[in-house]
Amino acid sequence: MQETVIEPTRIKPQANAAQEASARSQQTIKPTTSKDTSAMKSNRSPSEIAESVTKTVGKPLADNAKLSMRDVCVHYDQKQAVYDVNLDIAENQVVALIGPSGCGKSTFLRCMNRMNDTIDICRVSGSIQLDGMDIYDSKLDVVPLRARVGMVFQKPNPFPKSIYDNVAYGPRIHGLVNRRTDLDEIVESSLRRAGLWEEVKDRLASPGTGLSGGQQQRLCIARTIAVSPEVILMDEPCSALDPIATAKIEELIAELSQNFTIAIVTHSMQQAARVSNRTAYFHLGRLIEVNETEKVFTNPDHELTESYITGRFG
Ligand SMILES: Nc1ncnc2c1ncn2[C@@H]1O[C@H](COP(=O)(O)OP(=O)(O)OP(=O)(O)O)[C@@H](O)[C@H]1O
Repeated sequence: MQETVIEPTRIKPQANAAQEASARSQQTIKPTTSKDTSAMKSNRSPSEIAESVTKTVGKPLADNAKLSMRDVCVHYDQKQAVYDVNLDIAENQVVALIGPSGCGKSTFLRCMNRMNDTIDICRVSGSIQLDGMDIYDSKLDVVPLRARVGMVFQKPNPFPKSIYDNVAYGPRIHGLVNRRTDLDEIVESSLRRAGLWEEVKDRLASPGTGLSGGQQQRLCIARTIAVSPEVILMDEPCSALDPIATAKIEELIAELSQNFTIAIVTHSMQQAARVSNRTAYFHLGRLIEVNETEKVFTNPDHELTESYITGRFG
């Protein structure tokens, strides 16, 4: 019988986020378990167990929720991909969404800034509030919403423009600046916050697509933060990157979490453990468990979570 030990998970950065993140990036998960779930206590299959979860078992954080989601269901045509998910994300918190492939993590993430609107067959129901505002209100303009809730995708996707223009794009289209000097300032500060300034300051006119994969992803993060979002959604932001570029993005997430609320989808449990305060485990479209990251990885409440983090399936 094994024992679950996952070495120290993310503690909210207080003093030096970069140092802490760097220390965390050295940490590893040691998946072992003290609970016997090998026979799935109830003798039911994982899918039967997941289907029996009708409501989230997580604790709401209604007092300071930045994003508050209630009874969220998502269908693609007739097929349901997300079932009655309830989740609160507190301000300046990093929440990791984990779970086996196809369990609805990305679909749920995309609900948070209405990116699913771009998929014709996709229907979202339930309630999603940003600071108490219903983001699915039919009168709401999604363009400013997506500035408030920015998104970084799996594959870096810089525009076919210069490094400068990639970052300046958002402030320009949202009319955030009138003077070139103000725009220069935003471009520089965004690139600095994305940890890219020193590497690109002498070639701002070069194409963004000419950067390495890791640099391109940091450029995309700079582009996202240039419009001063409140929430950043990250959909497997490191899956196309090598370990060094991944470590840089993880350090960046720790820095960014001091000013932004972050939801990140990741397939890497080590990454979830390193970067997040809370972890939400999804299975077959259901949110099975959401809790402090350390608890999820050391003493999960649900047998499905434990089976997943100890590698029994996934
Ligand atoms: N555009 C789409 N059209 C139809 N079905 C979709 C679409 N996108 C996702 N789905 C389906 O919705 C379900 C959830 O998919 P989703 O991509 O959200 O899961 P995921 O947990 O993010 O998976 P992965 O970890 O593999 O990225 C899957 O069954 C998937 O096939």
